[in-house]
Amino acid sequence: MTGRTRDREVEIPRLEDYGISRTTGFLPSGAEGPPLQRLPGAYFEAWEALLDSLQGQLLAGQLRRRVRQLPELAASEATLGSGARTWQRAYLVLSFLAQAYVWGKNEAPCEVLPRAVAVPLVAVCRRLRLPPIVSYAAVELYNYRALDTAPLTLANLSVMHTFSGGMDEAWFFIVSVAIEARGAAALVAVVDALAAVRDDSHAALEDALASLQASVAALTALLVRMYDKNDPYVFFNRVRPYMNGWQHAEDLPNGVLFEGVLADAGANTNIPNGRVTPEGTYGKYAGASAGQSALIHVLDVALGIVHLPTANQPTSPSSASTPSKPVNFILEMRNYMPGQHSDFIDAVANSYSIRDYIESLPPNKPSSIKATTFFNNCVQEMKKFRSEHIKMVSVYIVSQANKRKDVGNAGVSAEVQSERLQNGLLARGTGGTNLIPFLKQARNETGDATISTTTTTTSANKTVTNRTNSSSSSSSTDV
Ligand code: HEM
Repeated sequence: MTGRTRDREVEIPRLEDYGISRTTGFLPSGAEGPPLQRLPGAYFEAWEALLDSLQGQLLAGQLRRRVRQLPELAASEATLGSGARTWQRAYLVLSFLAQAYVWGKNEAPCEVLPRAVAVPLVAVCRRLRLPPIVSYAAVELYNYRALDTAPLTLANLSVMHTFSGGMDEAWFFIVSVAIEARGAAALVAVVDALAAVRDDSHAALEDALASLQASVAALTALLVRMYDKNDPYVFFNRVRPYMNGWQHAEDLPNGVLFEGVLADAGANTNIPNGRVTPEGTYGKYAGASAGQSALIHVLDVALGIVHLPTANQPTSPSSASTPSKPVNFILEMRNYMPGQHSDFIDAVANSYSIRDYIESLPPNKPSSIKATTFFNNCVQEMKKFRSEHIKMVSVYIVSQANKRKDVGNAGVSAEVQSERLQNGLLARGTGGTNLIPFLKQARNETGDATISTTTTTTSANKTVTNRTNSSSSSSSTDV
C-alpha cells in the first residue's frame, strides 16, 4: 500500500450485498428469479384480476368503481412471505392500480386514493423503501419478462404491464430495461476500477475504464433505439400522462389523500408527506422517471460527476417574477429507488475516488496521461449519453408540446412561447422539473468532471481518500 493510493482502507461495495446481479444489474434475477408475473395463491386474486383488465376498465369508465369495491387485503409477511419478489410484485400491482385510479382516462384526476389500495401500497413501499407512487422500479425493474432464455437484449425482452395497452409504451419501457441489463457490465467495471485504485494497479484501472467506456457507449446506442418503435405523438399524449406524479400537479394542488393511512404510520420516511386528516394522509410525490435509474447515478458518482441544484427558474407563468426554490432533482430521485439500490450508490460514493486517484498521479508521466485519457473517455461517453437524451426529450416532449394548440395564445410571439415551453409549461418534466435548462445543466456538469491532461496532478504526494466530490461545476446552459 502506498500513501499515494490511499490514506486509509475504505470498503469496496460487493454487488451481491445490494441485490445487484453481475449479468442483469439492478433488474431482479438470480436465485430468486426474475420478477413474478402474478402473486401466488388466491388471496390477492382480486388485485391481479383488476390489473388484468386495466385498459378495459379505464375505457369503460369503470376502473375507479372497481377499485373502490376491492376487498381490504393485508400486505404483510403473513400474506406476502419474506421473499423480495412477492413484495416487488405487490408494489407493481398496487402502484399501477393507484396511478390508473388517480388519473383515469380522459377524466378529471381523483384526489382520494381508496384505502383498499392506499393502505397496502404504503405498507409494501415501507418494506421496499420506495415512495407510494409508481416509479421506475415499478414500470421497468419489476415489469420485465424475457421472451426466451437468451440474454436480456432488445431482441428478447417484453414487459408485463402498460397503462395504455399499446406497443409504443411497451417499447418505451423495454428500451430502459435493455439499458439496465447492458448496464450490468458497467457496474462490474465500476467495482473493478475501485479495486484497481485500492491496489494501485494502472493496468487493471485501464481495463476497467475501457470496459466502462464501452458500456456507456452501448447504453447510448440502446437509448437511440427509442425512435424505432415509440412514436412521439403517442408517447406524449397517451403514455406520458400516466408517468405523472402529484408533487407539483396543478390539478392536484394538495397531492393525493391516502385514505386510511393515519398519522402514526407517518413516522416512516416513505409515508405521504403532507397534511394529516381524520380520513388519511396527503402525500405529494414526483412521477416515474428514468432519472430514478440507479445505474446512471452510480456512473455519475463513480466518475466524480457532481450535480448541483437546478438554477432558479420560474415554474409557472403566474410565478414568472418569483423564482422557485432551487431543487436538486437528480439527488431527490434517490428517494424514488428501492432502498438497497440507493444504498449501493452511497457505498460507491463512500469508497475510493477514481477521479482523485488519477488527479494525484505524478504529472506528465506517460502512464498518468494514459490513465487520464481512459478516465476522460468515460466522461465523454456520459456526456454523449446526456446529449442524445436531450435531443430525445426535444423530440418526444418539447416538439409535441409545441404542437398543442392551446399553447399558442394570440399576441404571444413564437419566441416567447418557445421560451415558456422551455422554462417548464407543457414541457415540464415528469418530476416537475424545468426541463431543458435542467437537462443541459446535468450535461454540462458531466463535462466538468473531465481531468485536464496538462494538470494531471496537484501534488505528487496527494493522498486518495474516500470520495469528496471535488469536481467543480457549472450551471451554464450552452447548447
Ligand atoms: C422517450 C424517451 C424519454 C423521454 C421523453 C425522457 C424524458 C425525460 C425527462 C422529461 C426528464 C426530466 C426529469 C423528469 O422530470 O422526469 C428525464 C430525465 C432523465 N432521463 Fe429520460 N427520457 C426518456 C428516456 C430515457 C431513458 C431510456 C433513459 C435511460 C435509462 C433516461 C434517463 C434519464 C435520466 C438519467 C434523467 C435524469 C437527468 C440526467 O441525469 O441527465 N431517459 N428524462
